Amino acid sequence: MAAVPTPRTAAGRKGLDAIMGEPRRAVLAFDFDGTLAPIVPDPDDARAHPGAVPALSRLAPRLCAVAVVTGRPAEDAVRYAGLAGAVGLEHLTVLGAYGAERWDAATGSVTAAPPPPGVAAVRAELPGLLEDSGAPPGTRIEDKGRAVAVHTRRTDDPAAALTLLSGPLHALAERHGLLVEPGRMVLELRAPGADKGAALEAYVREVGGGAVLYGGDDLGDLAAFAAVEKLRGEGVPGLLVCSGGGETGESVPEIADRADLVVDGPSGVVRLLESLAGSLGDGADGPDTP
Ligand SMILES: O=P(O)(O)OC[C@H]1O[C@H](O[C@H]2O[C@H](CO)[C@@H](O)[C@H](O)[C@H]2O)[C@H](O)[C@@H](O)[C@@H]1O
Repeated sequence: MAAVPTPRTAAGRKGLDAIMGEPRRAVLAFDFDGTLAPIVPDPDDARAHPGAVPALSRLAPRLCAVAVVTGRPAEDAVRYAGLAGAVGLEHLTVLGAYGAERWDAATGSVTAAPPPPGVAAVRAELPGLLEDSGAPPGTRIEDKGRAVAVHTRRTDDPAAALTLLSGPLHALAERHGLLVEPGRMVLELRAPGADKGAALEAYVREVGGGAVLYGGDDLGDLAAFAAVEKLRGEGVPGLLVCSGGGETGESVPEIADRADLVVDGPSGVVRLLESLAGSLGDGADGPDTP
């Protein structure tokens, strides 16, 4: 059994000690794309790493709660990760669309905030705007229902395409009361009022978590990192995990620099989960059994 890696910060070591010491008080939450799922060229092709759900299934019965916190629509994350009906994950929650949507395994249903105004207008104007802006071949629109994203990963120069489109997309978002959420080779136009930090903080409080681990890879996860830091300030130990590099070789420095522990992409996240599951034990003879 692989040893659980040691966080590089004192706060992270305290967070990990709290999780290992009292797992039934611990909340583990993870981003989806780039963290539980490898980054792939087409967003529709994203799937959880084959080891991710089995590892979460082993861990979850030992914990207070497990959640996925994602910019994806909640239903997409459930489908792409294969979460519905997963053994051991009967109480898992997916906080989707940056917290505007929620899926609970216990009910199998989604609750969602009202659809944001402005998205329909952006959806209608976007193809013309991309053409007028000289968007290169390979630029892709992802319709997320309550948001619209523009991906450049499949263009010849994804970073240059993002730079080219950034100004026009910001102007379009502003005209319709939306914000631009930047990510890995993507700019998403979505409604303000939700973020992963508020979603995670509310969830930890709701389930009465006494320690928290959050794993993420992208700028949208910074708000969740800030929520863990806020909870730490209130005496709830926390561990911040960056899913870095990995299969794409990409790392988001803002996340890597702020994390207590950097692992090697979704494969590294799975190895971390497996080491935690191995250390906590799978059965009634585990370390936290009275
Ligand atoms: O919050 P997340 O679960 O990490 O979702 C963030 C965005 O992820 C997706 O885009 C990213 O993954 C794609 C598939 O691997 C990749 O092609 C793209 O370059 C990445 O930016 C998703 O398409 C977005 O809608 C999510 O908001």
